[in-house]
Amino acid sequence: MTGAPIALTCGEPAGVGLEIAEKAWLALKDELPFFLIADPTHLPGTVPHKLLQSPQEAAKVMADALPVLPHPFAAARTPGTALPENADGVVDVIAQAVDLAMEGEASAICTLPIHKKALKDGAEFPYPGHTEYLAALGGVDNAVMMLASDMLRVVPTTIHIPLSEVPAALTPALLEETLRITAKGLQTQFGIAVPRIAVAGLNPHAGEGGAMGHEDASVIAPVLESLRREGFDITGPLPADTMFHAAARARYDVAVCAYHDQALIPIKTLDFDGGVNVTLGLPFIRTSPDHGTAFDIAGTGQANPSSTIAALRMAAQMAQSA
Ligand SMILES: NC(=O)C1=CN([C@@H]2O[C@H](COP(=O)(O)OP(=O)(O)OC[C@H]3O[C@@H](n4cnc5c(N)ncnc54)[C@H](O)[C@@H]3O)[C@@H](O)[C@H]2O)C=CC1
Ligand SMILES: NCC(=O)COP(=O)(O)O
Repeated sequence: MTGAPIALTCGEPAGVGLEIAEKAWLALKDELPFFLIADPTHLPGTVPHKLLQSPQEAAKVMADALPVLPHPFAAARTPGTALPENADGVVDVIAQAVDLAMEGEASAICTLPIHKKALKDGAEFPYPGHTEYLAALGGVDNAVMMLASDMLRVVPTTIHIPLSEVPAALTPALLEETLRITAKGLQTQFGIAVPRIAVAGLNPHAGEGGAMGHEDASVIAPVLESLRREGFDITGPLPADTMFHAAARARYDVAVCAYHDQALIPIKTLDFDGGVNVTLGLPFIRTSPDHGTAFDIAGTGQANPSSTIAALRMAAQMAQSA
């Protein structure tokens, strides 16, 4: 095991994240070094853990115990119920991981799920999710959310906004920037020299020539045309309902979609256990499992760690090729 370890943030302690961190350690202890940033008193204790003074100690601890960089929280862990007192701790742990990644003490960050509303209520967290917070911490205007698995990669152009706001938010500038960041991310972080990008339309049947909406022709198509002239390999706007079956998926490396559910429903349906959320356009590597806090099963030991294991492996792979 070589190189700096990956920083795994605890996320919402009332969710399944800490249970999954322990299971991920069991699966990966002989494969890749990572350390969990968390309040040690929150740990379920299904595996041994060892407290670190600094991330460099993670590699030598890894084989015998889950390495934990302690970050005290205000209150205890209450599985299934987020406590507002712990919201600041959740936010601070993410910032700490980013600092470590920016300083080279962590090779990447992998984030366990946060509960967005709990952070809004408890810490007045002004961001809709990690993606936007990490962009701010990384000093970039925009970061792109991509969910990736062996079966499919998807990017939602607009992310956590109400559906009613999507048409106005889907501007040519946002779409163009999303496509540029996506193409660059696939080139530099996934080794795809000329990524084949399929772009979904916004409306049914991609607007059907204006019979079912105008944005496909008036907003999306001109951006694609202009990027094609620059040499981008882009198809679309495509009817979203027919672009995710197996034969269609074989024709592209990534599907860029208009809104959250258009992108995330297909990948979570195809590969909920293997999907990884990766943020493109940041000055550090960030991955995450594709699922949320799963309060309904928190504390029961039922949480499946596969997506987090895949996210840690993807982060390690990206760090190795960086
Ligand atoms: N990266 C992040 O921080 C993410 C955070 N969230 C947040 O999580 C919270 C809950 O979101 P939901 O929509 O309920 O989605 P969810 O993914 O937490 O749960 C949806 C369903 O999947 C199940 N599930 C989720 N992860 C599982 C696992 N590892 N093993 C077995 N079953 C699992 C749950 O038990 C539940 O039935 C929200 O606040 C949401 O914003 C959601 C997605 C990603
Ligand atoms: N639905 C995906 C999701 O909520 C992940 O968001 P983020 O916290 O990674 O920005």
